[in-house]
Amino acid sequence: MDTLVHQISPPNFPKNQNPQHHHNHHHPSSPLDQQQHPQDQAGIGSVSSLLLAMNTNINNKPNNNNDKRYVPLLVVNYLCLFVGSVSSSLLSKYYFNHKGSSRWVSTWVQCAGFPLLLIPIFVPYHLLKFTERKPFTRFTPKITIISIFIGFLLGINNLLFSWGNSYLPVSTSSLLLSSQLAFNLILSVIIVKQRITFSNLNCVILLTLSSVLIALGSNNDKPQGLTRSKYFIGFFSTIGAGLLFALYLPLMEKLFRRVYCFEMVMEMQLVMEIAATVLATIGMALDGGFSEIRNESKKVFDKGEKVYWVTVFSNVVTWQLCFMGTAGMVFLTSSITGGICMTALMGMNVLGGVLVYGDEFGGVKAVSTVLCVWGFCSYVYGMYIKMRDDKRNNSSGATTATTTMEMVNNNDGGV
Ligand SMILES: Nc1nc2[nH]cnc2c(=O)[nH]1
Repeated sequence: MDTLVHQISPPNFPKNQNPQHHHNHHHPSSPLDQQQHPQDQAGIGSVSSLLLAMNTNINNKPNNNNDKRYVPLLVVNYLCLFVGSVSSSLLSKYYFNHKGSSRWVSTWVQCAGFPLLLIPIFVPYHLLKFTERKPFTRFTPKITIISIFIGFLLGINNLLFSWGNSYLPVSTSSLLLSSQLAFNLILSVIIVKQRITFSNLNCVILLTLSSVLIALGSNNDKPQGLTRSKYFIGFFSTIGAGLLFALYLPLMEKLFRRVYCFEMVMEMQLVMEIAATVLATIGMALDGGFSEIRNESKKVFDKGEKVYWVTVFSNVVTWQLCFMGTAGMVFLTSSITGGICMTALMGMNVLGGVLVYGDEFGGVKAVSTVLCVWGFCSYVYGMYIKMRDDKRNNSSGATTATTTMEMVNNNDGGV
């Protein structure tokens, strides 16, 4: 434990610790060894260890200030994910409803908002003085290269996702994407040794059933000019996007084990989104995407050019909130919890469509919403129960790191 804490203690978490001291003890690759740590055999995930470390200052003394930052960060992150997911879904729908149809716009808006990440990177240090760590401290070339690689994966995912959505009826693409969470669980088991528990399996099954129902109840209209070959392109693009996204989350979890503070997660996110934007921009330039956008804004979009650009730029912001929230959730909890939180918002997106666009709310959508709420609430309840039990068990033992430790032990929702 002592070594582990020294390896991954976040110098910016406790304000009262000495970052210099920390530097001397850091071994960038060592967090990856956490899987062999005895804590894991005891069923405590390595993200747990990370958060345990967050809760313990450099002298390995309890530091109650640390968990004070964990919960607000988790809440703010989830709010970003919530607002980002619901509003990006509504704005994308607005774009398509008013004759927007460019695949390149849909791809580009998902990543081009990367400059917004400069806010969580620079504001805590320069304006709020929350942290003594200068942005990009110990951002090694290896971390940069891995982030660029994951960013390219994300860029390809965005492209496949937009390709699939543009070729297939909404019902078919949603149906195919409903497999994403199950893939996420399987790949988390393989890549980060996530334990399958009753709680996370139950939640994945319920949320998958819920998204299958959403898909069955959604629009079956074929996009114009859908030929057999386009159908197959759309089909395999969507399956590929689902698989890539399911791979992206545990890969990020693995990468984040090299990370000792939230700001660093945002820095990696910035590098990833820049890489994804470079990819999207090159593709766009080669495929005539820029003239397509100009044409669409002037002649095709039926609300006029001004509204077009407002829609596109608002969508850029909301997608960034969504991906930033997802990355933050993966760091603060685990990839499967991040995936669950993201998928559970699909129910919210359906309700958003009903409230904002007056979509009908039939029996299928009602059952789907119930399954979604049930799955998500039982997962959160599972985390709560385990947290309570652990608190009881621990109360006679260690005096350090109580609150965070319990949350941490439960980040996989195991019951
Ligand atoms: N594959 C995939 N890509 C996305 N991009 C934004 N949301 C998603 C999603 O749910 N799946």
